[in-house]
Amino acid sequence: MSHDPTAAPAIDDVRVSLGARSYTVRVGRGLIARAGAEIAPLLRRNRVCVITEATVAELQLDGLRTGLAEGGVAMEALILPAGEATKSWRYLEQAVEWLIAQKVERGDVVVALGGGVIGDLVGFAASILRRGVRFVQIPTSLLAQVDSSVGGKTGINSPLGKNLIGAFHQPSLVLADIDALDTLPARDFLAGYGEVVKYGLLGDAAFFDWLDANAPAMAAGDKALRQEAVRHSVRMKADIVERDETEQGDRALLNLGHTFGHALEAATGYSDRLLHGEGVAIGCLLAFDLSARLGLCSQEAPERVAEHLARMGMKRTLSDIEGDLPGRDGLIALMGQDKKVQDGSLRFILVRAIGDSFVTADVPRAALADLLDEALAG
Ligand SMILES: O=C(O)C(=O)C[C@@H](O)[C@H](O)[C@H](O)COP(=O)(O)O
Repeated sequence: MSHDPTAAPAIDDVRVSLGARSYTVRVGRGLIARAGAEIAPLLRRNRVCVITEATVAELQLDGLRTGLAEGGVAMEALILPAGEATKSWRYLEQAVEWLIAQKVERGDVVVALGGGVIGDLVGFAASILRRGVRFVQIPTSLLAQVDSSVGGKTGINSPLGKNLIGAFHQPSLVLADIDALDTLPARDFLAGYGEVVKYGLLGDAAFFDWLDANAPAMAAGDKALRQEAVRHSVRMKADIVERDETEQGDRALLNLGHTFGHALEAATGYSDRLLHGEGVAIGCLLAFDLSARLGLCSQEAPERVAEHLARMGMKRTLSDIEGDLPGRDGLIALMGQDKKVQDGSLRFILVRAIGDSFVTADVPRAALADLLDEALAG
């Protein structure tokens, strides 16, 4: 078969099958440039309201406007500040009031253009506006493409904990444009990679091996590898979400590393000291260390994870976080706000091996305390 070098690269479609709430995640290059053609079939009238943040607006908003216009779709845009602090009551109110002022109707579609902060905030705004309007996710960060844009968890943070206010509200379409990753600073790419490697760690040892071999080239910019990593991650997430949309059971596995990670994000004030994906990577390694400490997995497993994170140049220990952290009891208190807490007991995602995770409440406090004491001592 002859190969046409000018042909557009293929788009991978991952279907998330949830009955009436099913949708497609399109993964590939050039999706923002043809957003109008992609979104138009969802519209009753040829207009969308886009919410984004300042950094992404500078890089992607003109391209989206042109891409929408080429498909005959007009847009209005609201630009919020960049950063995790935007996932708050204040900006939720601003977003919802702006959508109301724009006279967004129940039949309209709202577009979230940005990373996880924007996707979570806008999805939540869409879920409560007129008791629910449809929304499209256009994730521009690696983290949002592989994780937060898929599965319908939307929400904002409380000063007492991460994502404590929110709703399950599935998007109607996700456009994961691999070209958008070109503009990501290296730190943000690696933070997003924390969520990619999580999939291998929680349920797919072969994917972890593939990442071990290919992730350095992927981080260096190989687009085919990036597309394959995003496609595979989204497929894994879709499989879990299809089994357990509202986290009554298996979906909690996607929370590997998050019990620790969310506590660390709260401890660092949701600031630039620690990005979400960095907290997840550190949290995954702590979960592996705890599992080894409890005799659930071999000591080689956390060692292999630590080596991989180190080779990728990622933060992996508490000493990689700048500034002071609360002590062990402070961190355990922050973990007490985790949404997996049941009957007052913390529940953790632990592992039997790389690619074999499970949910348990059976973690003696002394083991947790020893782990954190050691981790805090560096
Ligand atoms: O989609 C899920 O389910 C996840 O747990 C994925 C996580 O990576 C993501 O960060 C999620 O937003 C965390 O959810 P939370 O319920 O622990 O706030």
